[in-house]
Amino acid sequence: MAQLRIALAQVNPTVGDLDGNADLIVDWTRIAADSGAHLVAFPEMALTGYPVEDLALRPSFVEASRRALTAVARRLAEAGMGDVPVVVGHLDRRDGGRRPLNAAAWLHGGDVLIVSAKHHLPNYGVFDEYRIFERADMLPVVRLHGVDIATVICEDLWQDGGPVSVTRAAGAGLLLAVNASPYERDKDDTRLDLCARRAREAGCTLAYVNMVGGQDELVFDGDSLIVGADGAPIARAPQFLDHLLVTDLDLPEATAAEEPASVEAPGGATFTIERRTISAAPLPGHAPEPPTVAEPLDDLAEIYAALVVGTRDYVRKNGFRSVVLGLSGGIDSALVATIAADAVGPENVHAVLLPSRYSSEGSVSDAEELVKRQGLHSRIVPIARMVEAFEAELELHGLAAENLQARIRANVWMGLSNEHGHLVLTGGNKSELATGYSTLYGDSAGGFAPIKDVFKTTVWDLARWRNTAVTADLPFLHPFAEEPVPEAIIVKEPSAELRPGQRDRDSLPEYSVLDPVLADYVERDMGRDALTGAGHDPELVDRIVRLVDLAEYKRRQYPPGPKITPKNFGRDRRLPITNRWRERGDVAP
Ligand SMILES: Nc1ncnc2c1ncn2[C@@H]1O[C@H](COP(=O)(O)OP(=O)(O)OC[C@H]2O[C@@H]([n+]3cccc(C(=O)O)c3)[C@H](O)[C@@H]2O)[C@@H](O)[C@H]1O
Ligand SMILES: Nc1ncnc2c1ncn2[C@@H]1O[C@H](COP(=O)(O)OP(=O)(O)OP(=O)(O)O)[C@@H](O)[C@H]1O
Ligand SMILES: NC(=O)CC[C@H](N)C(=O)O
Repeated sequence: MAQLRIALAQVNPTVGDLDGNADLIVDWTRIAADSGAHLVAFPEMALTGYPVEDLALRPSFVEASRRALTAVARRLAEAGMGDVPVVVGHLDRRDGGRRPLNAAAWLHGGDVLIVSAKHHLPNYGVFDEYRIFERADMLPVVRLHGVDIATVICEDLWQDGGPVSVTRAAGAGLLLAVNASPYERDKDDTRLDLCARRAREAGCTLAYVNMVGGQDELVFDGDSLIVGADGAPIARAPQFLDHLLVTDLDLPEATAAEEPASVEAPGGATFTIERRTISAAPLPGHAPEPPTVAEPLDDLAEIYAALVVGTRDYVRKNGFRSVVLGLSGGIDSALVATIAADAVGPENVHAVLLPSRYSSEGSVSDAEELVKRQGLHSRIVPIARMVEAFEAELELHGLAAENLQARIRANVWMGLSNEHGHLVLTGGNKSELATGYSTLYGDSAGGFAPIKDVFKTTVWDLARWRNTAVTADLPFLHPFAEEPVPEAIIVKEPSAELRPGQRDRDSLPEYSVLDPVLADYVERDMGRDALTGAGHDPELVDRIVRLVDLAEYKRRQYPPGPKITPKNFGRDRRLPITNRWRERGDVAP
């Protein structure tokens, strides 16, 4: 057995920032080298950021990634770290290849030692990798201090018949997987089970390094981990934090010489096994340190963390320092304000209170109480006179007049955004987006929508959770002196306050009834028969399905926001806007 100290660098790259990401790789390799690591691994496409989407189709970007890779290898050596092998994901191409490769390279001694690429290209949900990448059929096996280490890339763990299935035959003593696996509810448990199963299949220890941070609608939660050959957890990194997971592993020394050269996987693909040996100085004997095993966050904590990290990184990576939002005294904007305060600091959150002639008294006083508790900037801009001035020139009635108020509010926060450079946060939740319960170019306007993938019932749960969260355990939360969301906001009846006495439940079913139907229809794609078969009231199903179907055009125009469910309104769910299909009962299969 050989004892290797492995460092998994759970880092937060930015898509397209090759220089910044290269610095990240050099900086974290320095920390890993200082901690005595024999091998450092970075996530899938850490050098380019992930996902690069159609940037991959631009030859100039592919070439820049290739140049950046060789430059990083050289920089590491020049900085005295050439003897520490580094595994890093990047964008590459094969000579004469039709499309680029989602690749991973071993860097050592100032050079690129070997480049492999992903075999299984995910093409479902938020992923589109068939569109941009070419698949590869090679498993790299690198001998380091006598241990054969195989590397695979993300989806290759999730599908059968890929390089993982030939890892045992290749005689690997460690399987290293580099990943960019976006967060969704409960995925941490799925990944742990998957890694355990694949470690048993490969017959060796498996080290899994994941990305952290937000990229448009995706949030990467880290949660890097190591499991033994029996699938038992050995080490685990905290979720949603930049982290270097350094672990001492006892690994079997290789016995096989150079065989086999290729292996047929179940399912028919043949993988060539490409081997390299790193001649490294004898292992420095350091006393093994106990592994770090972080506790996964509970459900509400991880959802909230995903919303904060997604919002923080969207704001920061797009060059904003501050945000503006309409604060109505309702629960949605209260939760968005709180997420924003956690994400960018209360001193960078600008709340605008925009009472109209129909606003309740609590609308302003509850919003003011939240502003005080959280230390936000705020101003009151009454809209009644603006509405009157508009109506003096253009007479509007009923719904048109109601929506005018929402649109005038949107003009105010877009004006403040233009004037002061704040990003506008939009407050709609998933129940509203599903049913179209928002005004186009009104409350649905803005730049980023932190809770667009959160059902209304979960909005309340999150507000309650945040009020009792122990911020000392969660470093991404702001330490408010008081509960940040006033109880009066949590318990009040939801209302758009666009006409006297308006309540959400005059237009929509109670959220406790609505949300389970929406989850089944939107997230599980159940048709009408399946929905009624699952026990939902047929009349209610018809009403809700109709609302959802008719609101597709609104969702297409909605700002992006962090995905936290298996199916978000965004890249996960792509439906035609122009669409005459309506769910009806008794349709033969
Ligand atoms: N297929 C299509 N493709 C493109 N555009 C399409 C379209 N169908 C309609 N449209 C356009 O959309 C317009 C209708 O949409 P829109 O103007 O939004 O108006 P609409 O959906 O009719 O009304 C907004 C609803 O949301 C409620 N709301 C508003 C604001 C806040 C809240 C809250 O929860 O607090 C609730 C409000 O009470 C009302 O029930 C049409 O006049 C037309 O211009
Ligand atoms: N009086 C107001 N002042 C400032 N912003 C407002 C006002 N009324 C509505 N808005 C904006 O429009 C958005 C939509 O209103 P909506 O009523 O759906 O949300 P909410 O008031 O936050 O929550 P709830 O739906 O629980 O009442 C709000 O989140 C807020 O950004
Ligand atoms: N980058 C990838 O290949 C991600 C796909 C994988 N199924 C995941 O979500 O973890």
